[in-house]
Amino acid sequence: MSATTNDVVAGEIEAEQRHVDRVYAELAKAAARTELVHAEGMARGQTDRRGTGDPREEELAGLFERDALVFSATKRRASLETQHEGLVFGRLDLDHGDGGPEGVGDPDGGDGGDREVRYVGRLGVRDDDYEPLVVDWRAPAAAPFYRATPVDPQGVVRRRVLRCQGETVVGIEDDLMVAEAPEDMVVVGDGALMAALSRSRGARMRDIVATIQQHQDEAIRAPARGVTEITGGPGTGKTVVALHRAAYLLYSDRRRFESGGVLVVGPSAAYTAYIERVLPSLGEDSVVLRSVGDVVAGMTAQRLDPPATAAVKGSLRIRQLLSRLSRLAIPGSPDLLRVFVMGHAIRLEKSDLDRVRAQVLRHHHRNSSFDAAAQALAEAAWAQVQVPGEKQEFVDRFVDSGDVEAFLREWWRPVDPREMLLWLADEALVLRLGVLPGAEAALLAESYRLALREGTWSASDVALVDDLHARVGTVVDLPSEERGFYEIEELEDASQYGVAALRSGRDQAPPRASLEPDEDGFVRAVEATASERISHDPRTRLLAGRIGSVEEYAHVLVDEAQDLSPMQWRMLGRRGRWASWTVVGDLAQASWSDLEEAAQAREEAFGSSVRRSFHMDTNYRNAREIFALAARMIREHVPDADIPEAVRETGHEPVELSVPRAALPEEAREAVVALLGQVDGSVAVILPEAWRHALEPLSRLDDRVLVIDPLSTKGLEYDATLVVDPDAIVAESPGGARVLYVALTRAAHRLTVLRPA
Ligand SMILES: Nc1ncnc2c1ncn2[C@@H]1O[C@H](COP(=O)(O)OP(=O)(O)OP(=O)(O)O)[C@@H](O)[C@H]1O
Repeated sequence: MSATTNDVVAGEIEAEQRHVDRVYAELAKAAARTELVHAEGMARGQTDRRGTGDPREEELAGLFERDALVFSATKRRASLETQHEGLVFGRLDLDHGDGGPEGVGDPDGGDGGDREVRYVGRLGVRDDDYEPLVVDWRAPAAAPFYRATPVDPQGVVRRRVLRCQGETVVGIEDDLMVAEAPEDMVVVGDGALMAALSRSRGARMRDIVATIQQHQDEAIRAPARGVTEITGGPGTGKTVVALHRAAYLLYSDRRRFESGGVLVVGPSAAYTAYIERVLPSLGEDSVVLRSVGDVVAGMTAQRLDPPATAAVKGSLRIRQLLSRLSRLAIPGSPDLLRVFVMGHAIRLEKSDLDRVRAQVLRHHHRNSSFDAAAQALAEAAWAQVQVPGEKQEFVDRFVDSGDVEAFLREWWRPVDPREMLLWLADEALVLRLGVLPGAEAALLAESYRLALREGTWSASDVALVDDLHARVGTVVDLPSEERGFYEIEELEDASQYGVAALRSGRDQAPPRASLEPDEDGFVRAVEATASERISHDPRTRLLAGRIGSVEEYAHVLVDEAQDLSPMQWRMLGRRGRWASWTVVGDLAQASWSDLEEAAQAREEAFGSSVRRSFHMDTNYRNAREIFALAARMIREHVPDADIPEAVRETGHEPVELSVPRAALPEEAREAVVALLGQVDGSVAVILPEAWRHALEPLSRLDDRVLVIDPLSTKGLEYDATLVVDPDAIVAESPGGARVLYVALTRAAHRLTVLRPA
């Protein structure tokens, strides 16, 4: 092996820089060409259908256009993302000859028939002669970069990772795939993986495109069809692998997945914020990221229910309650109809009306059955008349009667599923539905009284609204010419409707895009005035916007899948009826209590499609010393937990302290100050609810400090963590020790555990 003096390394970097410069120059040309076809560029993206990493002739124009578009997008983001790893990040020195690696090593590409230098990057780029300057990391031609090992080198002699800042190569790390490097080949560094793992964690997850490991690559490139399950313990790269898989699927079948849509669902808004840069940094902007409380368009959950309430709302038992709820008469609607039609006095009592309602709802969605309800009412009225030969005329006159229409507009008005859910604030009504025993009915009713006080939904409510929506249908406006003075009455009771409903007397429903929540979580109706947008009335906030029809996707990726309740699985199932799935989870980190019921609901969502699974067993996040502590704890409580092997040692054991309860806040402050001195990046204080008030001020110590509850840390990571009062975390959490396990496995470099004595 050649000596790697500074000069030698500098020489290698210089040579790599020359190639990187060529790539950027080529891209600048392509970007200029692309200006002309900007609008249609992405649609033309067709790459590599032959499995060689090369595009077909007729696809080349599309390739350039797409790549240049992606490039400009990537560049834009690069200015935001200071840790952006660069467009060209890898190089393979290959020898295709039978005679072994001799002769390979010409850094400019080699000229022997058996030798090849291949660069790997975020995009595929070719020169004017269509010669590849860089291969897209997702192309089959790039696979050896991830798959080659010393045992199975796949023709690779040396794999090199280039570390770039912007357009400048600042470092190289090599892995040798043969026992000995050829004479003239330089091998530099200790390997890119360890260098990447030792770095400080930022506020956002980074892509790992330069250091994807072989077993991860297998999951990333698995066929799209069916259900791909990725399991493994904490920090094994499940999330990051799944995200790269989404990028791979878009590359391998762009037409299908871009037009059909890819949905990524994670546990919380903090999680989606944490991962939101990964796909854009890989050049993919078209994936929809949603937290599980945000899956239903038009509704945003802002809190979690207490565990006992979440258990009631998440279990499939609630479906029977929702079914009965969806068939109730609208509270406060008229329960007597008295009209004169063709001289006949008609009187329909509550029991008649209930019968008609039940009959209509047997065959129709409530919100699309106004006409059916009118007809059924007419039939019920006719039963009181029965004059031979008059039926058709009677029914027509009845339906056209202004009094009947006035009645129907109240008795059969469209009902927003969210409004229906709020009916459950009435405990007596919950009990009348006859599904839940007293204590659970009380919990449920209290939760909706809280919603009405605060104007916020919980994450479990979203799945219930989705279920009700499937039962009652979308609220549709009647044509405006049919509107009379009745909606003026409705307007008087403004709090019954969201912004869009309030406006519906004047406009058709606003276009869907205009119903997306804005950055404040409010839904903006077309031309909405400031006073309409920002409501101080909790009920109006709860009902703002409108629940539209279900959006379906071609691929659904679910992270932290072990935490989904059965009702949440049903909600996702509606969005993925024809989809392929990637499902990521670790049962040892579950916070949902009835795992069996959840497993059944999840099977139903997947249907009978083909399954394949990948297991990750290396922990890339936690220093070995930190993970040893977490693993000891979880083994005690969950003996069959899936325990990975942590690969990185720091020499720093976690600090475990027992302190008098009264001294805990001061000790916590000292611990945070110490951690701030030990790491460059984030420090999280993970605590149970009981300590929140006392320790909240710690977040003011430094911008890098965050005070957070254990459940909200799901899927996230920090440079250092202070875990406060682990016993209380176990006691308060639905998943008990499993949630403590999550908390103990969030730190990459340093961990302190503080127990009140
Ligand atoms: N091949 C890799 N190269 C560099 N970093 C990696 C690699 N694989 C994983 N990592 C890093 O390891 C950390 C953990 O990854 P990730 O969050 O995807 O794990 P996880 O299995 O989803 O964890 P958890 O179940 O605890 O949420 C991340 O910082 C990720 O970037």
